[in-house]
Amino acid sequence: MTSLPSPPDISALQADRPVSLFLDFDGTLVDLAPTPDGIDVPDHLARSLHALADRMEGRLALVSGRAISDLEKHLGPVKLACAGSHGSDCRGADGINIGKVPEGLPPKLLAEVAEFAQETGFALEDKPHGAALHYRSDPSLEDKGLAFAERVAKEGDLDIKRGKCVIELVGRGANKGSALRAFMDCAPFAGTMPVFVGDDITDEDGMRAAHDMGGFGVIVGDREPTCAKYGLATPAAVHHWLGL
Ligand SMILES: O=P(O)(O)OC[C@H]1O[C@H](O[C@H]2O[C@H](CO)[C@@H](O)[C@H](O)[C@H]2O)[C@H](O)[C@@H](O)[C@@H]1O
Repeated sequence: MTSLPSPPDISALQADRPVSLFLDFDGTLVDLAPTPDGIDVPDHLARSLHALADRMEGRLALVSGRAISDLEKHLGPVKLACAGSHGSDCRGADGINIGKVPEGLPPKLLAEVAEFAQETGFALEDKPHGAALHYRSDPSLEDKGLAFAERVAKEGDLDIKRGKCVIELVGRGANKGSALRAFMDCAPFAGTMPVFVGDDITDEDGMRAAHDMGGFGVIVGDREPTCAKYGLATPAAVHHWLGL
């Protein structure tokens, strides 16, 4: 359970200046599950997020490690600002890309990751802009996966993203902080106070960027250390706070 206080109501926060909301997905809007496709997405979630975005006059973005196509597989078509693939694929609510469109990993490298996963027992998540090695079913695999990922990342000039029981290989440079900054340069986000809500280590980049731009982070769950100012215990508490 987080020891940080709960965030004030959005309406109270907006008394001084409009707020922009940046929301992580897994562990923040939906509970974690044993597998990436095993998540239970409430039927109303997409509808509620669009309604909230309307109330925020468009100042709401999903910022996920998942690809946008994967988010839409679970939520249905999304007319919200979105940053997928750990911030490397940013789109406005109109679906138009902000910044460059990311590339996939080279097929030879993907084949090497797939072979490693098969030999060692990791569950491979083949993503459009990366590859994720999941070890939720066997946490003892972590060190082996990290050593492999460090070697491959060096050879392929890639970044490693750590998460809850997952090690991901992705293209260089992007993170959730750079995604937040890219949105904050554009309407309708520019000039507002950014609030980033997330549960995992990759979300700290978003929370730090929000803090540096005059806003703050909200950590979901009890992960430490965190640069968040406020905390909420569970995705259910996030839904309650946001009126989803
Ligand atoms: O940035 P997020 O929206 O939080 O996405 C991060 C990763 O989430 C998914 O993996 C995590 O959630 C799975 C479902 O609950 C869980 O089985 C896994 O152990 C978690 O690491 C997703 O599969 C990844 O692609 C995302 O990068």
